[in-house]
Amino acid sequence: MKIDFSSVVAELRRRAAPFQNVLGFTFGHWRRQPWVVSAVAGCVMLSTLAELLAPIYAGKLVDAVAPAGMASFDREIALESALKALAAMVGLGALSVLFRQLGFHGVVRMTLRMMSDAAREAFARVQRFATDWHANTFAGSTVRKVTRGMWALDLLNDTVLVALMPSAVVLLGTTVLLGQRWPLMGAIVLLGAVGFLLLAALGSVGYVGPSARLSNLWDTRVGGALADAVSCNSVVKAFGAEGREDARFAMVVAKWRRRTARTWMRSNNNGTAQLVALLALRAAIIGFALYLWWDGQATPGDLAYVLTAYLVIHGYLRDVGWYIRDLQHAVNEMEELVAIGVEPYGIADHGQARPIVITDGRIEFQDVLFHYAGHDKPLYDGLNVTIEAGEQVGLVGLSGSGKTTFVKLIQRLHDVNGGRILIDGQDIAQVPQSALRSQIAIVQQEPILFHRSLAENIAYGRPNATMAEIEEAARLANAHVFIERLPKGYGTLVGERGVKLSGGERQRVALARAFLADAPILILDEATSSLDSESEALIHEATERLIEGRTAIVIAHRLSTVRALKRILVFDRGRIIEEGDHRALTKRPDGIYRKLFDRQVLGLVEA
Ligand SMILES: Nc1ncnc2c1ncn2[C@@H]1O[C@H](COP(=O)(O)OP(=O)(O)OP(=O)(O)O)[C@@H](O)[C@H]1O
Repeated sequence: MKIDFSSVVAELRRRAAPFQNVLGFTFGHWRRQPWVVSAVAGCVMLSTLAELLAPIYAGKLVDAVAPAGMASFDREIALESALKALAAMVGLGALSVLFRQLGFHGVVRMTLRMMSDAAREAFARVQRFATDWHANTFAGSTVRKVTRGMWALDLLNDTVLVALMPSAVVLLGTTVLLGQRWPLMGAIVLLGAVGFLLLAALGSVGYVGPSARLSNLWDTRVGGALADAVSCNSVVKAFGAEGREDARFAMVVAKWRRRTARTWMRSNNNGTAQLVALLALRAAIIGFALYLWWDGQATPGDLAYVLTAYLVIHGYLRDVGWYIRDLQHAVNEMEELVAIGVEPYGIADHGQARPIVITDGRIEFQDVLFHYAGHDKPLYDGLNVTIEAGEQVGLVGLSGSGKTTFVKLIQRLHDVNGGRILIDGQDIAQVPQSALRSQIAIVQQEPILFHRSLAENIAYGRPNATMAEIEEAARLANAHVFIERLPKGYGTLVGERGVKLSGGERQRVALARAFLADAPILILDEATSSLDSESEALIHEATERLIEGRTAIVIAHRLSTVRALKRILVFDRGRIIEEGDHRALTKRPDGIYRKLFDRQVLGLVEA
C-alpha cells in the first residue's frame, strides 16, 4: 500500500490548527506582561535545575560509603564526603522549593490577569457582534464558551509554565549529564524521550483532540439548551410542557454523553500507550546501565546515579504525558473562546469613521437594496424615501412586509447591500455604530429591562441623570404613579428582562427611558399584545407627548395609533405602496390601508 505522505501531513496540520490558534492567543496574552512571564519562567527553570543536580550528589554519596572493609580513619573521611553530598542534596532541594514558591506566586498573578482580560475582551466582542450573530447564537452557549475558556486558560498556563517547561529542562539536562559520561546512554535517553513525546503529542492532537472538540461542542449545546428552556420557562409552564422539555434536554445530554464517553476512552487509550512506551524505555536504560557495570565502565555509585536519574526521567516523562493531555484538554476548552476573538463583528465600523452629529433628524433612503441572507429575493430593491426633520411618520402593513427591518436599517443593525441611508446628510455606513444608536431612542415592541432598579433602567440612555430628571421622565411617560406605589419605588428590581412588571408597565418604563434619552430621532414599535383600555390610553397619551417636536417613526399594529399622523407609509413585501394621511388612505377603496382599516373596524364591532 502506498502512503500519500503529503495528505497525511496536510491532515495533521489541519488537526494541529486549533493548537496553533490557541497557543497564539495565549502567547499574545503573555506578551502583555513580559516581566512577570520571564520571572516565572526563570524561577521555574532554577527550581528544576536544582532538582536536576540532586542525583549527582546521590551518586557521590553512594560512592563515598560503598567500599567495604574501610579502616576507621577512612570511614571518617568517607562519612565527611557523604555528609557533604547530603548537605548539597538538601541545599539543592531547599533552593528548588524556594524558586518553585516564587514561580507559583508569579503564576497566580499573571494567570488571574490573563483570565480577566480574556473574559472582558470576549464580553466586549460579544456585545458588539451584529444582531444576526445574536439571533443565531444561544445566550447560554455563549456564557458557557466564555466561562469554560477562561478556566481553561488557567489550566493551560499551569501546564505550559509549571509543568511542561521544567519537564523539558529535566529531560534535556539529564540527557546531557548522562551523555557526557556515557554518550550511548545519552543517545538512548534522548531517543526514548523524543519518541515518547512524539507519541504523546500525536496521540493528543490526532487521536483525542478531534473527539474532544466534538464533545465540547455538545457541552456548549447542553448550556444552550438549558438556557433556552429556562429563559422560556413561562411558555413551558403555560403549555404544561415540562415533560416534553425534560425529554428534549435528555436527548441533548445523551448525545453529549456518547461524545464525551468516546473522548474519555480515547484519552485512556492514549495514557495506556504512553505507559507501555515508558516501560520499554525503562528496560532499555536500566539494561544498558547493567551492561556498563558488567563491562567495568560504571561503579555501583554510577549505577545509583543512573537509577536515580532514570526515576526522575520516568516521573517527568509520565507527567509530561499527562501534561500534554491537559494541554490538549485546555486547548479544546479554549477553542471557542479564541474563535470569539477572531470572528468578524458582522457590522464593522469604518476605519476613519467620524462621529455623527444629528441635529435635525432628516432621514433619507437612497435607492436602498437590502437582502436577508438565506432569502431568495431582496426585501428592499431600490427603496427611496425621505423623512423630513421633525416629521412623524407611521409605518403600516401586513406582518412580514418590512416595517421592522426599515427601522433596523436606520439603526444600522444590518448593513445595506446597495444604496445609502443618510441622516442629516451623513451616510450612516461611515459613522461609528454606537454614536449613531446613542442618538436614536427606541421603544421596542416588547421592551426588555435589565434586572436592575427602575431608576437605573430609566436612566439607561443617560446614566448621569439626576433623580429629579428620572422622576420627571417617568411622570411624562405616565409611569411615576405606578412606580411610587411599588414597595421600593424607583429602587425596585424588575426581574430578569423585566418579568416582574406588567406589559403596560414595561412599556411605560421604556417610554420614560426614551423621554430621558431625549434623542432627536425616535422609533416606536407598538406592542402587538393587547393592553387594557386604561393602560392603552396612558401609553397613547405619553407617546403623543414623546413624539412632539422630534423625527418619529411609529410602527403601528393598531391603526388608531397612527390616525392622527400626517404621513403614513404602507408597506407591502418590502415596497411602500401607499402613502398619505389616514383620511386620504381610507378613501382608496382597493388600498391595503383601507382593507386593514375595515378589518380592524369589523373586529371592533364584532367584539
Ligand atoms: N434576522 C432576520 N433574518 C432573516 N430574515 C428576516 C430577519 N428578520 C426579518 N426577516 C424577514 O424579513 C421580512 C420582513 O420582516 P420584518 O420584521 O421587517 O416585517 P414586519 O413588517 O416588521 O413584520 P411584523 O409586523 O410581523 O413585525 C420577513 O419575511 C421576515 O421573515
